This record gives sequence, C-alpha cells and structure tokens, in this order.
Amino acid sequence: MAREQLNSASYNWNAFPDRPQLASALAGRVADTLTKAIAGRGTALLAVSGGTTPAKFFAALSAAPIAWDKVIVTLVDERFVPASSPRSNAGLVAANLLQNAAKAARFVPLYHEAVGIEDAAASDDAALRSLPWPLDVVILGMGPDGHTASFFPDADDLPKLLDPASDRIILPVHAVSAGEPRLTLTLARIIDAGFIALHIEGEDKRTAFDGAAASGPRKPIRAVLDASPKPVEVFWAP
Ligand SMILES: O=C(O)[C@H](O)[C@@H](O)[C@H](O)[C@H](O)COP(=O)(O)O
Repeated sequence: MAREQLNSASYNWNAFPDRPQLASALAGRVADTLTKAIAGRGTALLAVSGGTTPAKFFAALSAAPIAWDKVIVTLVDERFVPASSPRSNAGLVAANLLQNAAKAARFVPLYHEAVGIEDAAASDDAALRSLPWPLDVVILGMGPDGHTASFFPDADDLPKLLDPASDRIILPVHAVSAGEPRLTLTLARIIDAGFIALHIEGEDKRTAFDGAAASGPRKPIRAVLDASPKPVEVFWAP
C-alpha cells in the first residue's frame, strides 16, 4: 500500500516503502487501466519511458495476466541509436517488458535508420498516426534536471516540444545534455493520455520533483503538470 498520499491540483503523490512494492503497485494499476481500455475499445495503447528506473516495474508488468495481444506498446522517447545499442530504450523494453505474458503485445519502436533525426521524426510522425490515439497509459520518468520524456531544459526549440496544442506526435530533439539526438512524443500527446504516471525513485529525484513542482523557474516536468487536464499520478520510493 502507498505509505503517503499528498495530493495537489496537478499531481497525486503515491509513496511506497521500497522499490519492489512500487513496481508491483504501479504494474497493477497499469494492468487494470489497460484491461479497462481493452473492454472499452478492443485495444489499449501504452507508452513507456526508458532509462535506468523502469526495469523492475517492467518485469512486474510483463507478468500481468491481461489480454496483451490487444495491447500496443510504444516509447515516450528514444535515443537515436539502433536497438542493439546499450543506450536503446527499445532494447530495454524488449529485454524487460516484452517477455512473459507481455511477449504477445505489439511493439512500435521509434528508432529506424534514417538520414538524420529530422527524417526519422517525420517518418515516425506519419507512421504512428495509424495507432489508436489517445494513449490509454503513459509512464514518464524524470531526470535530476527536471526533464521528462526528451524535454531537456537545453533542448533546441523546447517551446515546440511543450506546446499543449501541437498536432504532432513525434518531434526531433537536439540537446547537449541529452547525449545523442532524441525522438520524443510531444507534450500534447502525453497529456491526452487517460492515465499519466510519473515513476521516480530515490531522495534526489524527490527533491528534484519538489523543486520543480514548486514555484521558481519552470522545469519541463512542471510544464506537464501544468498542462495536464488531470492530476499526474507520481509513484515514488526511496
Ligand atoms: O530516454 C530516457 O532517458 C527517458 O525516457 C528519460 O526521460 C528518463 O525517463 C529520465 O532521463 C530518467 O532516467 P533514469 O530512469 O535513468 O533516471
């Protein structure tokens, strides 16, 4: 059970005593939401983030006994690297989520060979239009700098990524702090999701979130909190 519930208008804080309990609770919540979506429209669309945080959650979710053959999984963002790269979010999802029962899900990656990140983003944007938007579930992570998805504070054209009225699905990202060029869902597609979770772990991330959620210079995660029409469900463990 969540140890601590602190609610505000823009987010609900769900704290857990440890990371395994968070993984189990978040996996249960996501599985229930996907099942309801399938009951309602015959399919469910899930977008997950990469990084080092989600592995335990992915493993727990992969075992959920739901109709995975009716679930489409895609990525919130991707580094411009092939799935064979240790930096690949598609590789992380393949190894940790698309296993066990979840092996039956359809996975839609973002990376593919292209002349450059702009071409990859344009073809992704066209190809992903055929998916059953809006997202039913989106799982966000957050960096210590308050970035989420690939909305890095130093990204070129950050306002375009954060435009809540954008009709784009995927945009390219150039940001020195990101390492390689990125492909990201736009904020507009993220806030349209039926269930938005932010999965963060550790005291440093809690401090960073508290700082970003408070007043002061607006961090990208705050743009999501401010633009979302429903509270973001924050799942945190020490
Ligand atoms: O591609 C990525 O890196 C993610 O999508 C990114 O937004 C991630 O969620 C944060 O950077 C947190 O990453 P960690 O889980 O490694 O702290």
